[in-house]
Amino acid sequence: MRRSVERVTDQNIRELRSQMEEVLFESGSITEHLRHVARDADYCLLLSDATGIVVQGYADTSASREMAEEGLATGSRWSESAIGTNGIGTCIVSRRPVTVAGHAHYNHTLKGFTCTAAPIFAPDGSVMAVLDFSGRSVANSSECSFAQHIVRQAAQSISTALFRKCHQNSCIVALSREPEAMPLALNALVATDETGRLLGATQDALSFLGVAELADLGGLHIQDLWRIALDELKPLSSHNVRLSGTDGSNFYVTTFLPKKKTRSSSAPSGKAQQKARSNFKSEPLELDRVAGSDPKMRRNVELCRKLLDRDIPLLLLGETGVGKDTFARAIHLESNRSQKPYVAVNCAAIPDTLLASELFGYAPGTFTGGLKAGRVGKIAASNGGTLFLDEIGDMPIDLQAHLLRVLEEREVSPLGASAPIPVDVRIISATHRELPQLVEAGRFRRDLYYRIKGAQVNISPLRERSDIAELVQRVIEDEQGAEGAEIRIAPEVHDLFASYRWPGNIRELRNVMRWILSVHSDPVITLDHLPEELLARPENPQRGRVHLASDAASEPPADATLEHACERIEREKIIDALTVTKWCITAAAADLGISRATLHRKIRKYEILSPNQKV
Ligand SMILES: Nc1ncnc2c1ncn2[C@@H]1O[C@H](COP(=O)(O)OP(=O)(O)OP(=O)(O)O)[C@@H](O)[C@H]1O
Repeated sequence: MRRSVERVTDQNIRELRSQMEEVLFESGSITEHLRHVARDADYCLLLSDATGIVVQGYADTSASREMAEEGLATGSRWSESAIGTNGIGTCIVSRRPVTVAGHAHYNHTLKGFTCTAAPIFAPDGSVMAVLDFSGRSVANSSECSFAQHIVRQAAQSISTALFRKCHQNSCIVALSREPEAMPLALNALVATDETGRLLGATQDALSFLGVAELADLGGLHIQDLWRIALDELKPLSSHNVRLSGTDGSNFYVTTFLPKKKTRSSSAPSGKAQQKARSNFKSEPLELDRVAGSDPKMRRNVELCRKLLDRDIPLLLLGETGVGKDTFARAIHLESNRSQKPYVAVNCAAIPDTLLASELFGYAPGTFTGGLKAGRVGKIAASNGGTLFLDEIGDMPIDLQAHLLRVLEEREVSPLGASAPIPVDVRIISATHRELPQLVEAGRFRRDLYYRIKGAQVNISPLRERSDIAELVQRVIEDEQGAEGAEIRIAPEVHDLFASYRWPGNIRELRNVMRWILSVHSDPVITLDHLPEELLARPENPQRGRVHLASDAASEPPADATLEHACERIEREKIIDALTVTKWCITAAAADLGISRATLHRKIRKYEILSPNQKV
């Protein structure tokens, strides 16, 4: 198979580099060191993003520059889908270090190369970059294993540095099999809050604990793992405390306490630091913080609190990015199951063929190529706690029958197992789809629909929330961390936020704020700081929209019903208030006795145009 290596544009590279500023920053001194090694061996050193595009390539000898010209260079695209089996692309898919030598490359034009690549993990366990050492094909296996060793170590150190930075305000527990002279150099790290609740773990720590993925530790405490409270591990003098695992083997832990939190008054600290957070899930919020002060969301919280410890399945409905997972997590944290696992499964993100084994698990020896010891499914893993089934509308129909049995009989049958396992799980499901329509179309089982919908909670889209300003503030604090400077939002930005449609909801808001904080360091955010797309969107009536107030389409329908009559009167009142106050939103809102956000929503709803928007 011959296909030349694709190259993305310089503009793309710049954008990718700016998105990867944190990895580039953290990997700086390590790649500098590797560069010397690469130069001595006539190798190219490449750093790619999570999709396989090289954002930084080093070729420091004439031999390696030749290879760069053949494709091993900044901007080249090495995803498996683009070029078949290769070092970087295969490493991304397999999530582990790989060497692809000579003819093992799918693309014949690459058969002259040997490429060794290792993944750099984000603190949430996703692959965020790949480090690759590529040279001319060699027969010498010791050269290969040297390259493997050095690339793996480097990628691991960068992942650990990112993890430490992300969890700089948490307790870090370092794990080792032997008492370590330098626990700071360890890569097996677990982060906890001050009560010992697990917040994250590096890939090495997951292997150390024999756990497949971070989600499997969700909701657990240190005490659940080792029957010892964090307080007993806390003092700095407690280096190399010896503990015993459940299998009786000894290991050693050293605990590092977080730095004291301070609030700096200077401009935002390092952009790189803000970027780091962009890849991490934020810490769980309690229900009150999730709901903010929005009245509908507050009513949702009241309802959920009444049902908190009742065995009633909840169905959360809402557009993408409104915070369904965040809400479900908050319910779990407030319930009497909070000490037990919270396990989230996105039914749309897992291929249908894998979803059954993911949910129900499988018995030892069920699949060729499966784990020898079998696999505990997510349902059993959430025993005692909460199982969040996101995008349940996308669950294949045959699995729906299986899930229904779990709900009705409270036991799960792993694939290939002879006996079911009893489970006690609270199910919270979520979807952005219209389940009744799917039921009518025969794509969702009616009986399952009624089973999961013990109570239904509609999570409001962001454009309908009255507390956008509060959310903005929370997101800023989240993104900046404790060290962040005070940031103010100009009133016109609040106005624009209140009138924007936010199709991606809080996720989009978070991305917008992340972008602003990464690119600008001014203490006040004004319209000039906003991304162009936000200002130019047609949904945003503050700019660029050409529309006549007298346009028939914008008129509410005739007063056929009381509701329509009220709407017409409301619209007129608003136009009057805006005219009298010369479109000063604050004054008009005060005159009308409503908040500015509500006024903006109504202006949008009734498509009322300011004088300078009319043609
Ligand atoms: N109340 C909130 N305050 C601050 N950030 C929030 C809040 N709710 C959600 N977020 C943030 O918004 C983003 C999307 O949240 P989440 O994943 O919970 O949404 P979702 O509705 O489950 O999305 P999807 O439908 O795509 O699965 C996350 O980054 C989350 O941290």
